[in-house]
Amino acid sequence: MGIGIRPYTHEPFSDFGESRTRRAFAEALQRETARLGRHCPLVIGGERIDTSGRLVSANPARREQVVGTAAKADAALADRAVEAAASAYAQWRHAPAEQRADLLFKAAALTRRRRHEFSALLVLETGKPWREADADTAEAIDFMEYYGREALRLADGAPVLSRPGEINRYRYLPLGVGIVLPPWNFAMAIMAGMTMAAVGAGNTVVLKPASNAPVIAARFVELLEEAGLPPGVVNYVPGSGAEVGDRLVDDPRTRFVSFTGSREVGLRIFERAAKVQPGQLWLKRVLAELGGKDAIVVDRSADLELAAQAIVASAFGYAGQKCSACSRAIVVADVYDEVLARTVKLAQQLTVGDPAQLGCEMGPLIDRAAYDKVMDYVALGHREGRLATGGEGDETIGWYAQPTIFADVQPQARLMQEEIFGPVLALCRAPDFDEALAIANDTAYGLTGAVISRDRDRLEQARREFHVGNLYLNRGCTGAIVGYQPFGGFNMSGTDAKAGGPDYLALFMQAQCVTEQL
Ligand SMILES: NC(=O)c1ccc[n+]([C@@H]2O[C@H](COP(=O)([O-])OP(=O)(O)OC[C@H]3O[C@@H](n4cnc5c(N)ncnc54)[C@H](O)[C@@H]3O)[C@@H](O)[C@H]2O)c1
Ligand SMILES: N[C@@H](CCC=O)C(=O)O
Repeated sequence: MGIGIRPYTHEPFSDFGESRTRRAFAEALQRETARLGRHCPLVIGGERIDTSGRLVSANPARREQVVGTAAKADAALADRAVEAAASAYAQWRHAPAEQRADLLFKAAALTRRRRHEFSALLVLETGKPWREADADTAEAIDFMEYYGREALRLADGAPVLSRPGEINRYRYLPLGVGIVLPPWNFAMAIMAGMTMAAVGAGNTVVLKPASNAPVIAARFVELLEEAGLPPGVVNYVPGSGAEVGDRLVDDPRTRFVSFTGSREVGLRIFERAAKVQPGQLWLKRVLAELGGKDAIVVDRSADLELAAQAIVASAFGYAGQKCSACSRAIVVADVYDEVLARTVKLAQQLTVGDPAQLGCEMGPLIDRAAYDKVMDYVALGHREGRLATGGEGDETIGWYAQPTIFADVQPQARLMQEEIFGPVLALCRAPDFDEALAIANDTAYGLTGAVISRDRDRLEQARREFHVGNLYLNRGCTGAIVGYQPFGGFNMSGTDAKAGGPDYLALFMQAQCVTEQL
């Protein structure tokens, strides 16, 4: 570790119990509201470029309110962005680890200083309640602090053996030009984390932000410039997935693609990137972190109130719009009715409304497509289960859906198999704990899962048999913290890159072994 760099610890969350913090956040919201409607041009090679096409980013809580617009790139501008990234790579690849790490630390410090500004923008652009928005910004800071330290740790390579008469050295080199494709649901944390991991490892990137959250990404690129980012190292190119996304992924100059998003788009990218294009010199590396169908399993020995709290927080936090969200609760028969009753009671106590209000515990869905999808699953739920609470939507002002629970859903029902990405929870009765674990494992995904039990044998069995990338015992299944719970899933949940963990940065590097004969 470099001199003067203190060990990593995660960023504390803001305490909204303090009146000063509440006031500061409310003022930040007012300032961001006054800035609504701003336009974000592309940033290619440090140059601002406007286009005639527009992405309109609307507040999901007030569908008529335009948060901002972003210029929309076309194929020619996508090509130009890759060119700019390739040109910047000629220098950035040689930037010493200290320089790269310093950029990340500086960007983290600037984000910390402007923390409520970014969180307020997240409230407006992505409909996050205060606490969730604050955690999103804190996680972005964490990613930069953590990856900066990782860049320094990997700077000296790794030890290898040398026999008499030879010296072996093993070091990590960057990959080249990468395409960064983040989702909208952690529009600050995941966008910044994916971008800065790639950059911290010595690569240059084209960042195509999610079309629902281009404004926060533009603000972050401005902050990077303030932190000293050289032109062309991060190129900001909003645009359509089908046109610009495919073009960037297919470009033979692309060395890697870092994608976080849906299984459908991830598989498309995985397949396209596997095709070697004319003139391409390498096999592209793809990091694809995809969806989940995450379950909380409740054992008969469980603290039932803890179980209900964990289920409700994990199912309805950010309206279920987390890859880690609990969308299945699998409860052993002995305690099923009690867990259902407690879970319904807690869900009915949630305050649903405009996330700009401090008291809001659950805000809207991100857009019309998400709203329609959730309402379709609610209709399906009536056929596949018994409605226990919720089930109504209201799209008059924003894209609101009630916290919804369907009871008595069968393991093979679509409600138990497909990612909904909304506040819809399926409860399933299992005859015993063995069967509950088998049901939990029986989907195409394997991202997060939790077990609530007081029985040590059951917890140990879950460690052995619950096949998920992030397993939680006696707590909910959301809320991984950078550096503490490296995050990523198995099976169709993706390539298990483990963001925020000790193996992540090396995925943006290639290892070289140099042997000198003496
Ligand atoms: N595993 C994880 O760590 C993780 C984290 C957050 C979200 N997710 C998943 O993300 C999904 C929600 O996010 P989303 O709706 O933004 O996902 P999405 O797949 O629709 O989009 C993800 C990104 O890919 C871009 N894109 C779309 N089509 C493309 C194409 N053809 N080529 C290249 N890029 C393209 C989008 O613009 C966006 O930036 C959920 O499935 C959720 O589970 C996973
Ligand atoms: N890392 C987040 C989920 C990210 C996906 O949406 C969590 O642990 O809840």
